[in-house]
Amino acid sequence: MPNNYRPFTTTVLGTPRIGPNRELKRAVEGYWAGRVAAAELAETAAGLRRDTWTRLKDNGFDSIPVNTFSFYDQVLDTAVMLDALPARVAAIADPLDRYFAAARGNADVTPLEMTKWFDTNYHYLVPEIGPDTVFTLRPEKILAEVAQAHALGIPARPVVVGPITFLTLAKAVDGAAAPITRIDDVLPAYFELLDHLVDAGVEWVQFDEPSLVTDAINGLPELAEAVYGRLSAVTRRPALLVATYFGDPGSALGALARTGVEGIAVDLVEGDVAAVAAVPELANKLVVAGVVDGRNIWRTDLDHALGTLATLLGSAGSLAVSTSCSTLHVPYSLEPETGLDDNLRGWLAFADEKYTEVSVLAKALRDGRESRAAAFDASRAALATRVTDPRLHNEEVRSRLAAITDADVTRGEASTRLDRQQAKLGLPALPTTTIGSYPQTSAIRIARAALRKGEIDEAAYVEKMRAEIADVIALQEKIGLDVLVHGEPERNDMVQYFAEQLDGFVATANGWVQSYGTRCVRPPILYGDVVRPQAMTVEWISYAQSLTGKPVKGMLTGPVTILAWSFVRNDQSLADSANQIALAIRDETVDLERSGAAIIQVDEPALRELLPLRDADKPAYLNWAVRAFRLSTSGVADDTQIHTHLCYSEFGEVIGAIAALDADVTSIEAARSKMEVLDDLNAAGFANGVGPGVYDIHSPRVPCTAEIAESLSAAIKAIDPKRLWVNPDCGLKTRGADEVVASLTNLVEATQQVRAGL
Ligand SMILES: Nc1nc2c(c(=O)[nH]1)N[C@@H](CNc1ccc(C(=O)N[C@@H](CCC(=O)N[C@@H](CCC(=O)N[C@@H](CCC(=O)O)C(=O)O)C(=O)O)C(=O)O)cc1)CN2
Ligand code: MET
Ligand SMILES: [Zn+2]
Repeated sequence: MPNNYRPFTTTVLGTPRIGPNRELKRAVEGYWAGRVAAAELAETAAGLRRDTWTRLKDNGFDSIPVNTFSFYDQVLDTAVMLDALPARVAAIADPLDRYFAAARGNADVTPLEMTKWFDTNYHYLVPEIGPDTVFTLRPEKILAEVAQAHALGIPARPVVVGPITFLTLAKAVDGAAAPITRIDDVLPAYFELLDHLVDAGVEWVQFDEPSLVTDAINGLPELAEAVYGRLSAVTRRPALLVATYFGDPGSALGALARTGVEGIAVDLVEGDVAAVAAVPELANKLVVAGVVDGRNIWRTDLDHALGTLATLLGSAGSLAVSTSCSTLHVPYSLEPETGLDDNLRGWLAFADEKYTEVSVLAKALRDGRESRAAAFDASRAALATRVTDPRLHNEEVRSRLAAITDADVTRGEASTRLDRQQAKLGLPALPTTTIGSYPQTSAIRIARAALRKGEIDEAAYVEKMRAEIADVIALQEKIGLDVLVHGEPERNDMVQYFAEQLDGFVATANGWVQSYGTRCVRPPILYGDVVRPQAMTVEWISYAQSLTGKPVKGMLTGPVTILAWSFVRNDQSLADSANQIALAIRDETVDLERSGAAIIQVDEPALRELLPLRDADKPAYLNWAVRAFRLSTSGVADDTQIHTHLCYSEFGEVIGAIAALDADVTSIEAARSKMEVLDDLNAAGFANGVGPGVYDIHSPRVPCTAEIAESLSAAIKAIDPKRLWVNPDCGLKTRGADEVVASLTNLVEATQQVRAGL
């Protein structure tokens, strides 16, 4: 039992860390390039932490998360804390260089795998647990951040990924048993950490356990009770806060409450307050009530949130106001967003605005709503305009959707389609292609920034992008690829680009959110009904096609991915929003077809990402997601070839849905999983074209011809070569030009070798 702790009232579970103007991105990338020294990087990091903590303190927060800063990823940080990095990086002497090698690889070392953090667009690095992995506490980072915070007078609450979540997210390597079987081996390191934190003067520590809102493994509630029973039995320790978020912990909540932990954080945006109020064991706990949405950008309905808090007053021992999860997933501040109209601006809250909301709610809980009447009035007035704003209700779109029938989501018989398409396209066996983007060079980005600042005009910009397209077409012809792409130079991002052209979306000026490492995205905001005022891609694709006799793929992003990578309105179902986007994409495919495109790719890399965390909710999601994709792709004739592309995930659970998309050709990430996905596709009865990625594009490594030929030979064993395509794992936008030329040259050469043996 901790001998001395006080409950707190006002907090947040975590914060963004990339910097309000992406300072950390620039510093880390500068360090990698040798432009920034380690000491300068450390100074930038310390400054960002100090600014974040100070802001929270100024908002009256009486418990402030620390150790939520990271140079790359908090799961990787936890692996470092447990000394559980793979042996292949162990020889790298400098700790920072070792860390970055584990994160992104180098010429000699492949990095850890990267995958999605629950149902978000944030990616974490997957810890590898082998039979010989030994866990040893390395508390240096966490203690250093605590010391920095204490020196600044910050009431620091260190945050770590808890043992259950760490192990359920890790993967077994080299024949090891499932990582979760190592729980008894990992706990001593956590025990030792608790002891260090007492020495450091820490009052509360937060263990993040979002795995408790999933069905990742059987028996999670029982495991939680056993593990936190043991952790809370440690005699010398700070008070323990276990944070569940991204959903409802279900019976894990009661299980945690039966242990000796002092606090439990619950997500009351995703979860159900009545279920929390019904747990009697919470009567002696601090309940950290996540009533302000940590991962979406809508302004909080303060009346509703205060009502939720009031529901808990009778059942919780004490109550703190918080966000539902870390604000890592939202931009820093609305302040730079000067281009928004007043209505829209009034509906939004980014991280800074959320801190104000948390603080207002905590004070209203203490002193009564009247004590903060102005804030409540402002919230009410702003949200009232959402009900009446005509942009949220477009009758034309709504009646069009209401009239959709099964015929609108169904194409002709697949094998007939493929025959007609082949008659039109006349492709060789094992057609070679790429996924869409070519390197987004800094020249391209600088041109776009110059257009934005008015330094060049639209015509000059279009000229530059056309020159890029011409280069990319010429390059592909030279390398000898069969199906070409235009390279996507004109796109800042595969989702934002479309959102900027669709009514119902608004893009932000500076709303950067970390996607992985130093890579950021600016998720657009889907606030209204979606309308496509005009064709979005046809001119670029037609131009590219005019330069070559080979087919150029039309290139679109699918409705599920546009939805997944946007901040989405919360006043209607996701399915309704997906279908509205699907209609816009459908109209675009029809326009592309009319302009002469024979192949159109509709990317759905986020299909897996929105999969609900609870098994019971999965079938309904997959049903509407597949239907939205099919709505977007069923408007074209049978001899137009529809491709789709999927990446960044474990496909096992969605393999049936991938087959149900009924794309003519599916390119799918496969290199890192050694083509295993092909057997799964066969088992799901998938009989259309498939392009398993033959090399990993997330690493600067150039694959040699023999290696690609080997991947292809493996693929041919699983798939009839008549259906097989050859392509990389994903788009090439993050790669350098030289790597791309070398890799694709080898890809074409390997294909020629394998074709000769058919
Ligand atoms: N939304 C989304 N989510 C996704 C993916 C994706 O492609 N999009 N892919 C996966 C994640 N992979 C990703 C891969 C790359 C980047 C990426 O490269 N991001 C870029 C920003 C891309 C962008 O928006 N670029 C803009 C703005 C570029 C910019 O920073 N411009 C400078 C000025 C130009 C310069 O000096 O370079 C500025 O505004 O200050 C553009 O090209 O116009 C970055 O972090 O650097 C992000 C995610 C899964 N989730
Ligand atoms: C994250 S999937 C990327 C697909 C897109 N067409 C590209 O090549 O960049
Ligand atoms: Zn991809």
